[in-house]
Amino acid sequence: MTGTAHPTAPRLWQRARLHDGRLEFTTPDGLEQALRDGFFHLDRPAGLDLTPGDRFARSFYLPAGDRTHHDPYRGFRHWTAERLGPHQGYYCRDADQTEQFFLEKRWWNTVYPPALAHQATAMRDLALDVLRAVLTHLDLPRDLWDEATGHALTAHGTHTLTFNHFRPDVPRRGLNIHKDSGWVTVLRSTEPGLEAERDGAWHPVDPLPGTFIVNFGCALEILTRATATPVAAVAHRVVRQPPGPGGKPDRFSYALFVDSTLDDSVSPGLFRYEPGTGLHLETGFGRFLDEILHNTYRPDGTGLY
Ligand SMILES: O=C(O)CCC(=O)C(=O)O
Ligand SMILES: [Fe+2]
Repeated sequence: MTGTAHPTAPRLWQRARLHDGRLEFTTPDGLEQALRDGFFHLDRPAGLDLTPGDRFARSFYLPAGDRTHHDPYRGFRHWTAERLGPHQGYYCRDADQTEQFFLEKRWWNTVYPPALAHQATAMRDLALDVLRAVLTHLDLPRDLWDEATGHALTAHGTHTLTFNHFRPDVPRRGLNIHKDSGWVTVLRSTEPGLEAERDGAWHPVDPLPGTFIVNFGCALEILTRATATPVAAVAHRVVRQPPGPGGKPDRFSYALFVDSTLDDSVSPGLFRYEPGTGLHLETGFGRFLDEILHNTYRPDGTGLY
């Protein structure tokens, strides 16, 4: 060996499929590795049609057509937080390349085209199946699941489908370093650019055809930190997207986020579980979410906690 620095080989991440409500990984220690990495690739279920989401991701920011050329997937900039409530609707970020569209499930049938509302529901059902399958493997009694997860598995949960359009003509970060706030995220992307932090270094997480990327978020990390089965929330970012050669479409992604309820009368917030003494409240969830979102999109700082 000469000691010359070799470019490190790309890391291989874990891959699983859901079968009868269980996660089946392609390697024997896949689950343990995925809990340490904070994410894994998940085979897309047959029959889950991504056409509406992919179309919305490429269109929501474009001006609406006129009466004769109406396209129901365009013209969404006027759906703003003033109309829809906190953290909802169209956002154009100043310090990042992203313009985004956030929508919680109570609005899906009103705002999204019907085929997209259908896809959002299918992605939410998949995300809840993944969360249930992960909880099965944790050091956490089943009778505490609902309380421990801020009722995320029920209709009280905050279930949001968010779109990212990366504007290549904006010379900024792609998407700042952050951890997703909640339990699990089911992410659709088709282009490289995502990077995950592991062992103090940034590693590419390139999309694998036929799969979603599932991220574990802060709520799961906080809950399990003191247990025999700690789960990492992955710190991740998207690198700046250069203007492509003529005709190359812009990078897009979209993600279904499963978060705790925001209703204080249903749950006071995020808990840590300690075997022996049970659940201990760590923080209210509304304030935690406000801070992580605020810090993610600031010009300086990061969306970590
Ligand atoms: O665009 C990506 O690949 C990641 C997006 C992301 O991290 C997010 O929306 O939270
Ligand atoms: Fe994220």
